[in-house]
Amino acid sequence: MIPVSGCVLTAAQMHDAEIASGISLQKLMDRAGCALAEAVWRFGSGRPALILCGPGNNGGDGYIAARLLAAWGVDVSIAASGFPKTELAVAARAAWDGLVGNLANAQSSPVLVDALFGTGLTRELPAEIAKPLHRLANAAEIVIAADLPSGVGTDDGRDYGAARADITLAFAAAKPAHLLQPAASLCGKVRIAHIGVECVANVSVLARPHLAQPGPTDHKYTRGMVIVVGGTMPGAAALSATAAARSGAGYVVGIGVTGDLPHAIVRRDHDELANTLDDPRVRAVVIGPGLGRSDRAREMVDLAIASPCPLVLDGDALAPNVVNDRPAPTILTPHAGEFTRMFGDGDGSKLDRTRAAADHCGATIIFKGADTVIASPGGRATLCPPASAWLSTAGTGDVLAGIAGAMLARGFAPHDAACAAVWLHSEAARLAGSGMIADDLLTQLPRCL
Ligand SMILES: NC(=O)C1=CN([C@@H]2O[C@H](COP(=O)(O)OP(=O)(O)OC[C@H]3O[C@@H](n4cnc5c(N)ncnc54)[C@H](OP(=O)(O)O)[C@@H]3O)[C@@H](O)[C@H]2O)[C@@H](O)CC1
Ligand SMILES: [K+]
Repeated sequence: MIPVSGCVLTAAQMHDAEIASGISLQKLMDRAGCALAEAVWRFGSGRPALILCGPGNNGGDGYIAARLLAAWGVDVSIAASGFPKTELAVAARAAWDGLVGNLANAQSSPVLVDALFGTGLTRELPAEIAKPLHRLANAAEIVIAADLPSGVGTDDGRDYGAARADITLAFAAAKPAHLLQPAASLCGKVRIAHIGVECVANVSVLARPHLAQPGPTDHKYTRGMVIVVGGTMPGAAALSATAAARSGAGYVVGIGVTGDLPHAIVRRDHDELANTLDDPRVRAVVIGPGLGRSDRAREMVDLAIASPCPLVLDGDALAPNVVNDRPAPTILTPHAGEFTRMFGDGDGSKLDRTRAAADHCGATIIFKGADTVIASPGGRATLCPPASAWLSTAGTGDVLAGIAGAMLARGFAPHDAACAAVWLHSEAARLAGSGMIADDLLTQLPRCL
């Protein structure tokens, strides 16, 4: 059992991977049931457990876990929503020699195991299931979900009436629902149980980046020169510039950035932007934080886009059709409002929308939020486990843009740069703790490198 990591598979991809594994479904269900029993043993600390079993293979996992837990001496009972409908679940229920109660009048227990529905859920939970599920979950001390909390959309993270779990044990691989809101919040802590199915996908969970330390031959330019362009709100660009410097850029130039800045950051005027962009040593440009929407601001955005420099576009620089297959590495960092302004409401999940937008504009997109999604043209995407909720404060987006600039400047490809930036940002927030403000991220960033 490991923290959420690795590939992210849709329900259909998971099904294909099960078949491709060449391992019998019976064996896979035995392994899933065993992993579930171990989780209940570990997190439930031997307290009495009630296992809710549904009609499909998710329910089958529940019956198998119940049999093992009973053999290990746990006081375990089962309540089912109906008879099993799959061959495997029928066999798993037949192997359970205890009683099977009715979900509607099940008695609560300190440990509740939710094995009603997993990847096979297709619609809203009916009231006759949702009502007892919520009643029993509210009365339990701990709720452990098998694969997914019953009542979330596996692929889009929609809430179809699920009860909140404290622990969700995902079998074989994470699914989008473990990382997309609102489902992610209903999962509690997500753990993966590897059951021997090899998973390959172009969507994965954000991982700690490999950030090499500077070597003996490095100097300020090899470590990366970043330009940050300021505007009407100088504090925002100051946060970006300082974040770029604190996340390892060798040389940071603030163009039109005024106010409190570390002495290490070089200041130049706005009218030096064009000349500076011609400097072949520039490895990344960050424009947008606190820029404003004046004509002059727009001209500067156009200059930056027309340059051959790797580019991070944030805040005021984000507009519909602002970039279109720009040849140099490009990262856009919209929050939900900016994303909708740029790409419309769109259909599908946040993952689908971000991937479509990345394909549309030919750039890497960090679609920020409580379930940040990073996507690049061609379908590669990364889903991010929830970061500190204290990040929802002014200026944190400016810091992220600056870190992304530093990651491009150190030579990462755009998708890797975006992932590294989001990871550093969330790690700095974790270290900054409760009540943090954007400036605190700057203090913590060096500890994350
Ligand atoms: N990953 C792996 O390698 C392995 C995965 N395994 C496990 O298999 C699980 C997937 O199993 P699954 O495909 O049988 O689907 P599952 O979620 O049990 O439910 C389907 C049933 O629910 C019904 N139904 C759907 N929605 C409903 C609703 N709202 N309200 C009421 N009913 C609803 C649906 O009925 P229908 O839509 O056909 O009317 C059907 O009868 C997976 O999550 C994991 O736990 C392991 O066992 C083996 C290795
Ligand atoms: K479940």
